[in-house]
Amino acid sequence: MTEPLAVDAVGVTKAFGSLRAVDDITVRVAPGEVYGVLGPNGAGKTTFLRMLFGLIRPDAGTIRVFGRTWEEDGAAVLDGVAGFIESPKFYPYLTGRANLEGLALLDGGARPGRLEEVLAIVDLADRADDKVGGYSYGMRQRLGVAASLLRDPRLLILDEPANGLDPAGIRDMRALVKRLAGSGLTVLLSSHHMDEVEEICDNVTIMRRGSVAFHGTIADLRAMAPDPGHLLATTDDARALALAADRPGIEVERDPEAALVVTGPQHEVSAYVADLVRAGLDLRAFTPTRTPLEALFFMLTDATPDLEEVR
Ligand SMILES: Nc1ncnc2c1ncn2[C@@H]1O[C@H](COP(=O)(O)OP(=O)(O)OP(=O)(O)O)[C@@H](O)[C@H]1O
Repeated sequence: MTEPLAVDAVGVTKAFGSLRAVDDITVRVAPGEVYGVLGPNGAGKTTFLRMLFGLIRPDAGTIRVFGRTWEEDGAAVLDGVAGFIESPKFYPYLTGRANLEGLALLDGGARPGRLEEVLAIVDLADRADDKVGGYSYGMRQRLGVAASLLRDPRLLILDEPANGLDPAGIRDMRALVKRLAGSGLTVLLSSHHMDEVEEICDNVTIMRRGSVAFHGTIADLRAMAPDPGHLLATTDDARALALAADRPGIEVERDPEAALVVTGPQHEVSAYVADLVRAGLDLRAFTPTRTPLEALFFMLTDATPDLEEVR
């Protein structure tokens, strides 16, 4: 018998009043894969994950988790499933270890040695006896993952695990998810940042106002991505703009903040930069605006990027 899909959600819809927070989405996650549900704020990611956990019920569609449904199997649907919605909560005046011990107790106990194992997996073994109140936000997120791992899940569901983390925290979380995936765990995570998922996910669903805007592999997504863009500032931007007329393969536009934005295939952009140097212009800035995948994400979701964020 073939192993059932970790998640087989078909035609799932959930409305709050007249708002269709999740509108007829289908998400299928194979065992062992890392799957990303992406979308800007309000796209419906959390609502979808809450339905997987049975916290709310869909108005239409079916959700199977390892072949089980809420209708047929009740809470047994969650056997082998763990994770968190939004940020995990802990007692700040207790140590990381004491928090985990308490949670394990509430959950019927963890197998011997599991607590030490999960602390090591999330890289908190040497901080386990410090109070959680002194943990960074990233450490709390990792402790949340440790708490989820106590039950030896087969499927881990994480709602925006990297949200609010600084770049080092994001890197640590990404490395952790990679380690978990390497151990054979199925991971379903949500995010509103392309760069958080592009290195770790096998497949992604991009949501836009409740619906699916894209579904497929990261490679499929890359194939659709536009050319990279660069911010350019020179000693004579007007001249730089005029010189662009000789390079039809690229587009050069004025940016509202006085610099120029150059878009086009990398080799054409390099050739244009060489033209500028030959013409005696000095480059004052030449920086990527956003990665092609991020640009595609904004196009697909109609989200307006925070310009400070992408620079
Ligand atoms: N319980 C609720 N009652 C009414 N509206 C809700 C409820 N839960 C979510 N919504 C609305 O549904 C839409 C989708 O919200 P959801 O939290 O699922 O989005 P999200 O993609 O997870 O966004 P975020 O990244 O901001 O968490 C939003 O417009 C939200 O205001």
